[in-house]
Amino acid sequence: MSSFDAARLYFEQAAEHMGLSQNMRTLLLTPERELKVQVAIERDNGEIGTFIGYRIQHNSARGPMKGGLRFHHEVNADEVLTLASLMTWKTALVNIPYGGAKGGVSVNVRNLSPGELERLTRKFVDEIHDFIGPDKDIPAPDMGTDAQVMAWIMNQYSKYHGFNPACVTGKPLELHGADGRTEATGRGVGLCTAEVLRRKKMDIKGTTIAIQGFGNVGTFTAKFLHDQGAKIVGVTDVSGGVWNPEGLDVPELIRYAQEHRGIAGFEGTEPISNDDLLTSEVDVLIPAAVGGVLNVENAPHVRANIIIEAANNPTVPEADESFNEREILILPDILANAGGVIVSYFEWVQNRQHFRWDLERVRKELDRIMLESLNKVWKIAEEKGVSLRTASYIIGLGRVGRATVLGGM
Ligand SMILES: NC(=O)C1=CN([C@@H]2O[C@H](COP(=O)(O)OP(=O)(O)OC[C@H]3O[C@@H](n4cnc5c(N)ncnc54)[C@H](OP(=O)(O)O)[C@@H]3O)[C@@H](O)[C@H]2O)C=CC1
Ligand SMILES: O=C(O)CCC(=O)C(=O)O
Repeated sequence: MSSFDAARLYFEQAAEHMGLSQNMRTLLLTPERELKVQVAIERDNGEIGTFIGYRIQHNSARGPMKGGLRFHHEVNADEVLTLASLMTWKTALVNIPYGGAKGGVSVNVRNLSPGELERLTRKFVDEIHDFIGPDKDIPAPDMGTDAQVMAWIMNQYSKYHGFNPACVTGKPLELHGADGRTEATGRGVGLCTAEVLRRKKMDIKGTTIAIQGFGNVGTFTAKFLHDQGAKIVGVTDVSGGVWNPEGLDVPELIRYAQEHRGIAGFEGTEPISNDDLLTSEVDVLIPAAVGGVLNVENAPHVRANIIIEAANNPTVPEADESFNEREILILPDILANAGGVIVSYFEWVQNRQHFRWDLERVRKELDRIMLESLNKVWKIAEEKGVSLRTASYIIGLGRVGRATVLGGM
């Protein structure tokens, strides 16, 4: 089953509850535009490097399309379409005035020098600049991209269309970025985790947590939850991970990871593989890396009572079904990781108003939207007797569907 077919099942579960017509389902599932471009650069050794880039614009019924840009060797059209559709439901669920899009280049960034990475980014913008922009489609960071990459995007876009920082979000603070964007996704994940624990009457102090992925989202999630008194007992990155049943010293681990470009060998820990982390005995499991990691094989062995989907699309439908049957609570990606796009929205607003917010205001507004969204999802799930994922889709689909009908063709 393709990744989009799998994501489509989640869509269909909600559409069924809503009694959505077949024609409306087809319209909402069909992407508006799919770009596939050649991204050719000169390598440092003088050779040619040819890569494939994608930008898939899924739906603009509620506003300009919004979504991250992923640089990863597993990027392909099917995955980008899946992620673009998730952005449509996510922006609608948290009620920010956007549609959904996603982009990516199929490349292993670890094999690129900083100069090659910059040339690749600029070349990608050369290929797609006419299709993006502050009122069309606004890229942002995702796996393998960061504030520096967003700065190059803004600079390259400006060469064609004039200075306009609102054309991309997740930029460095010195270049019209927003205070709090870098931490935003992890903060939102942490906030949701704390709220779910509160609702489940579990004390966050001493709650054991395992996190897969220690990049932008994983580190800020770990930091937020560690600061609240949770015990982060295991984390992994692509090459494996570290485990300490007494709880990891997260600030030290972050410093270590920056210095060593990875977490392996962190003092006072046992090594743990990605597979073992996912089935470890913890209260809360937080996938914060690639998609599809919770699957038919490992789902029966997952021992956590709560799964918070920081990554996009980490759970395949069969695993989701098995978790629901076993009453394992899953907070879905389109809610749990929405903090990033919410603060991207604040950045875009600030860029358009030429008025900077301070960190306190960003955090306050982010926390408010995350908690209000979670509350609404929880209420719908209870009222309709559906999972938190289906409730999230019901809200997201409902908003996009109504905007489509009101706006007309
Ligand atoms: N950045 C954002 O604002 C948002 C991100 N997300 C989602 O969160 C997830 C993580 O994104 P982000 O933190 O930005 O990405 P980063 O590139 O910053 O970090 C990714 C992390 O995942 C690890 N990783 C990569 N491949 C694998 C693998 N096959 N198995 C286990 N670990 C792996 C990486 O390890 P290593 O460093 O060793 O390569 C790294 O620790 C993605 O699913 C993304 O779509 C969702 C919303 C917003
Ligand atoms: O910040 C954004 O605009 C998009 C973030 C993103 O790609 C995501 O939420 O998956």
